[in-house]
Amino acid sequence: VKFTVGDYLAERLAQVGVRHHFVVPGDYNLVLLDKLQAHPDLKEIGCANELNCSMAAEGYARANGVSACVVTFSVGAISAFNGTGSAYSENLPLILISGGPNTNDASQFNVLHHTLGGYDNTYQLEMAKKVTCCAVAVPRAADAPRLIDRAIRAALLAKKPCYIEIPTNLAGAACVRPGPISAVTEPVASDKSALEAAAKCAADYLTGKLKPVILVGPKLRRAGPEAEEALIKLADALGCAVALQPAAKGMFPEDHPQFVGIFWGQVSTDAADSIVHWADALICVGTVFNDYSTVGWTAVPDIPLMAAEMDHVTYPGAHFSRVRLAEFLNYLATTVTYNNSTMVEYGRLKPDPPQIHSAASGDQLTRKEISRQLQGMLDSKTSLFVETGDSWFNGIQLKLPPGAQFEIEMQWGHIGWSIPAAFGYALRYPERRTIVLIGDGSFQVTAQEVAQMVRFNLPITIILINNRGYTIEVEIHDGSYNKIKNWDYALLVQAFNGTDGQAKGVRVNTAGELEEAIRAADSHKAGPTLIECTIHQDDCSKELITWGHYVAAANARPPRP
Ligand SMILES: C/C(NCc1cnc(C)nc1N)=C(/S)[C@H](O)COP(=O)(O)OP(=O)(O)O
Ligand SMILES: [Mg+2]
Repeated sequence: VKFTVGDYLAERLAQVGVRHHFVVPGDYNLVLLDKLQAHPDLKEIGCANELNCSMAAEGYARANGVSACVVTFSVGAISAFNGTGSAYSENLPLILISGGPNTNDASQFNVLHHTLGGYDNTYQLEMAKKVTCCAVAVPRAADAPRLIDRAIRAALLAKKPCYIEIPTNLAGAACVRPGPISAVTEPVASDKSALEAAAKCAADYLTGKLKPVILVGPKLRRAGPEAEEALIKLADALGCAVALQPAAKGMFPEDHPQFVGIFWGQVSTDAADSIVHWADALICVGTVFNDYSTVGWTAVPDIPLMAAEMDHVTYPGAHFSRVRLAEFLNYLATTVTYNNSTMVEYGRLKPDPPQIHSAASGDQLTRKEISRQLQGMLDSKTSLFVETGDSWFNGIQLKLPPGAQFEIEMQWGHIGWSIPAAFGYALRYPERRTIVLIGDGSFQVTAQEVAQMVRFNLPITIILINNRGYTIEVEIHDGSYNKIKNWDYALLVQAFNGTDGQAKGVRVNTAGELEEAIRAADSHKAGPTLIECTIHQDDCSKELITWGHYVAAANARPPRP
């Protein structure tokens, strides 16, 4: 049997660890889909549309480390660019693959369907270059091995998406078999002298400092599980307080004695805000200081920082390239001097845990009561997805038990991300209990993918907070545009069952009804459960109101003269 370009791509995807590839078919990619489907290690996962397909691949990459999304030219890929943008901003190697025009058409000036209707169909590759770390279009079968290997390697090393365009008449064209996969996957080790110099610089940075704190950001996890383990080693060696940025929640154990809370300016948790502002040395690990994580630039640390990134380390007045994060943190753990002064201070500052009262069974449901009951659902097997909206603030306030996972998309912040992303994630981790906390507005963007949860019998629990509109936007800047048409969400998911599905949908208005619905969801394993929680439209977290005020102020800064 002829070995083809499509077979080459399938083999490479399987060799780098892809086991499910997310697809929407189109006549530019059908032969390619046949080749991928034929690979024994790849399972084809159809999605309802290319936005959801790319977001499902984004969520899969969070669990699997790498993912593949296969779409048709132009009408498919341009929607998939959105989930690809999410993967870019969230540092995930999503491999975006698009079918493309027949290689004879360009020179014959043929106008093709699905395109903009001109003769130049290179626009998609040009667009892809902007949302990936490497974008290639295969011109001839002979070029396929070089270009496919280059794009996949670039994505794996940079933890960014890549783009591979396969013309519709090349997917089935004869191609050589791939060489050793190590040529694609071999990581780049730290430069030894840069590593030692960076560690020496750390010692200088910490010398004379009385109150060091470690601040963890979302890029820690993207540097691999070995980086998360190395961070714990460094924390244990230093003995100092460890605070997390909101998008890093779950990347350091919250039951660790040195965990002091989520540092998020005025909406921080525990004693994180006061400890970070009390510090005289800040070891930033994979941090992202954007307008949302700094509460509209009101929570930017005001001391010189040491910043350890995925492949470089910076200090006031120094920069060291090619220093890999895990190796750096492990090395530092062997050289730092123990200094737990910030933990002594934390002992003084630690606030009493908030008194959370359970509502009476018949009480109208409130955001607080939902959070209290959601807290009770979390355990070592839980993976909680929190969607853009007040769900961010409700999720951040929860305590993660050991082993519980937390997923958030705070850099890209695309409402609706959590439904397809949780679907992709749960395919990779069927043994975990995936829960989604999402608002009504977000749910309306990508609701179709609940049907895939039904199709693959995934017992995902969706807690939908129906507060009748775009409340986060109301708090930032209100207007008629923040109102939306209400749906019967509980009924909708039952419509996804068709004749053979096992989705359950229920609307709850009181604390007692929510308890009942959660109990039922706990034992419903044959498919997803959506629990629509109706709360008052002004029932939002005080943190959202504070945060929204400062973000609105940041948006409103007048143009520089
Ligand atoms: C419209 C928008 N953001 C703007 C926006 C618009 N379009 C996309 C794709 N992503 C976005 N974040 C946001 S956060 C809504 O308040 C979400 O509403 P909902 O899901 O209902 O949550 P809350 O009620 O808690 O706010
Ligand atoms: Mg809402």
